[in-house]
Amino acid sequence: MKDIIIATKNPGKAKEFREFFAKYNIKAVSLLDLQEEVEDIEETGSTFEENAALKAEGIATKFNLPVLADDSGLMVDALDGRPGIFSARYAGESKDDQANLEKVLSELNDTPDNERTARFVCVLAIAIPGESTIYKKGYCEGKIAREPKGDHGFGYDPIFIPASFAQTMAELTPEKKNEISHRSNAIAQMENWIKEFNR
Ligand SMILES: O=P(O)(O)OP(=O)(O)OP(=O)(O)OC[C@H]1O[C@@H](n2cnc3c(O)ncnc32)[C@H](O)[C@@H]1O
Ligand SMILES: [Mg+2]
Repeated sequence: MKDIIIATKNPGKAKEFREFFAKYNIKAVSLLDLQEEVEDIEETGSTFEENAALKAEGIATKFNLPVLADDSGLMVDALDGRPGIFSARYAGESKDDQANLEKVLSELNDTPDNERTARFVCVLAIAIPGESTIYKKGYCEGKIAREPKGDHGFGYDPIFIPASFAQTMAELTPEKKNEISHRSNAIAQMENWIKEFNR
């Protein structure tokens, strides 16, 4: 079984990548699984692509190995696309999922149901030492609920109702989320790359 390094410290993402890659018989190793403490990479870019590349290329250079990074977030139409690239720190540096989703809910207090449309975005960057970085982008369309529900998933899942569902993403089973999510969408576009990697 081959290993791939995922340049993330988010345990929710790490779990989803483990599940996706297990199907290809690849072990997804996150920065949380390494013995040594890896310094945080500052996400100073102004797009998901730039931030994903900063993470993937930073870690690929450090280990001289292929590395996959994920930069993702929630874009709410009524908030002009916020929290967007600032999703992880929307309510402050502590990266508190509960505080972040409560901030979105309170900003949408006066927004009627038909104007609560939103989408999750996931950009994957694959950095291979000496090669140019590859990008894949996935979306998941939906709308913002009135209150948080469900305990699966992570981040904004308890307030995000995917299109054609009545429950929030956090009420769906992890298997169901992995069928429809922005992340699975982006990974599906990586299939050819994964097959090459696995050779
Ligand atoms: O940078 P890394 O170490 O990967 O971890 P992070 O949590 O900081 O990740 P991002 O910078 O990409 O920020 C993405 C934020 O968007 C949210 N998010 C991304 N994917 C999500 C998902 O599948 N479900 C719910 N929220 C999600 C979540 O709150 C994340 O903290
Ligand atoms: Mg981050």
